[in-house]
Amino acid sequence: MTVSSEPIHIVGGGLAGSEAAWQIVQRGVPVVLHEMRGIKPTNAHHTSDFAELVCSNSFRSDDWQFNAVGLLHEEMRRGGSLILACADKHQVPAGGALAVDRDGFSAAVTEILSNHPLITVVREEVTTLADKPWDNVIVATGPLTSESLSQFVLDVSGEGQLSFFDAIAPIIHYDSIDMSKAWKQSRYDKEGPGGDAAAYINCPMDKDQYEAFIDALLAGPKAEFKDWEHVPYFDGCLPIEVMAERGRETLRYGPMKPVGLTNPHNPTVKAHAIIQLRQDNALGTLYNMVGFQTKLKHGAQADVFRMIPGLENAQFARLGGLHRNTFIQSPKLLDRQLRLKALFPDKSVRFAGQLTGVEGYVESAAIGLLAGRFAAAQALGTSLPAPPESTALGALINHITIGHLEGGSFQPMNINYGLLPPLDPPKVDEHGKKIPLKERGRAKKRLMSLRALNDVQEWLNLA
Ligand SMILES: Cc1cc2nc3c(=O)[nH]c(=O)nc-3n(C[C@H](O)[C@H](O)[C@H](O)COP(=O)(O)OP(=O)(O)OC[C@H]3O[C@@H](n4cnc5c(N)ncnc54)[C@H](O)[C@@H]3O)c2cc1C
Repeated sequence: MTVSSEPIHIVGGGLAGSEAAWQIVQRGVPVVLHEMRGIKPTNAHHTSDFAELVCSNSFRSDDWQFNAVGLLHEEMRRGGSLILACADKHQVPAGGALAVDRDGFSAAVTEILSNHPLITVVREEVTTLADKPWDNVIVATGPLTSESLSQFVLDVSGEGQLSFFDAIAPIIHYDSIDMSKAWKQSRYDKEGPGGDAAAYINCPMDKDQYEAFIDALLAGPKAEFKDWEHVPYFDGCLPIEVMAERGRETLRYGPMKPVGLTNPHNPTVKAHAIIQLRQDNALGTLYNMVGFQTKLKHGAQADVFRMIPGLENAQFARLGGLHRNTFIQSPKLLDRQLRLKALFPDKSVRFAGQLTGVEGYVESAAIGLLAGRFAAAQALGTSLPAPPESTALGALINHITIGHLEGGSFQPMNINYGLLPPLDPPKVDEHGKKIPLKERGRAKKRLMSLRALNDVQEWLNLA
């Protein structure tokens, strides 16, 4: 491979684009950063600063030992992340979370990138890559990618549509489901393509439980859409509350229908309603609630869904929601270097940020860090493998490239421990002291975090 002295072009100066630019120039490779704000606004940003936080000012938990996003923070800090460095510098008190003064944070990112001798900032809307002679590009235009560029991506990817609208159902950690109440079985014991006739987890409800659940669903606070998020509902992905509003029995004839299933814990009693959960990742550590897309506010979701027998102690890897989004079908379209397969090897067009199907500020910046390092390695004539799947960074790449189930629908997700290969919960601590049963789940997270930090260091030493 030849060493290129050409700059790497980055389209979009958000969380991902800013981090990618920083990682590239740290390796001595020049960058041209194209950002349309200043010329053309989006519906959510208010400034023309780089890395503007469009909503909350929180980067969520900063606890690397017991929280997956805290672990991702730590891995990124060790990788010299600009986003984390500016967040640390502009931190505001927020308990165990890393929250920032949003203006100070974005101003700091903007100042550093704008004044860097290897970075040229161009304020423009990039509408296509077809007429550009660039051979090393990162597209990091986010959930609000401008329409003309979306159209270009549609054209080159050959996909029928970019997913502009999320209707997402909650995802639950398998090991928090009470299998003494739930059971595995497919409806009518129908075998799937892999020959598995017990692909779903089923949670039964009696009549009283169902009625109480419907009451809670109807009474729960719902998120309101902003005007620009106005989207029509399609009957195939109606929020469950909207279905419940159409009639108290609607859910029993829809996603909660109790037919073709027998509860082995209570075989002679027919359930009044049944909630099904479907395996969500290849590791089998996460399950999604089938047909349970919802616009219940996040705080209310845990309370309402824990009314379901078997889910009383459910831990949610992702809560449900409905919002406008733009993301590509990364598992089909990208390789593990985050390159668009359709254009490679003529051009290296990488994608980064929320557009790849990760969710959240930190995750978007993390994919920017990876795309930046991959692109820089290419420009320098070297190669860099993806980080190991045991790290939070590697788990994110896995999620967007190979980690989902064949044929399943690919949906954006925050980082969580369910995306990392599991470990058995430890029975004793490092001093040989027995760990009480109820603390073993926490101890397992710490072990997974320690493993991740060890493995990420080995990977960081490569670049
Ligand atoms: C309304 C809303 C609220 C959100 N709230 C949160 C939250 O509270 N917490 C959280 O963790 N995540 C939140 N997210 C999700 C997500 O984490 C953020 O959107 C995050 O900013 C994504 O980072 P990004 O770099 O992929 O995209 P962005 O940060 O949006 O950056 C993309 C950049 O590309 C630019 N751009 C777009 N098209 C073009 C073009 N054609 N040419 C040149 N430039 C272009 C945009 O102006 C923008 O600066 C929210 C998303 C939305 C839409």
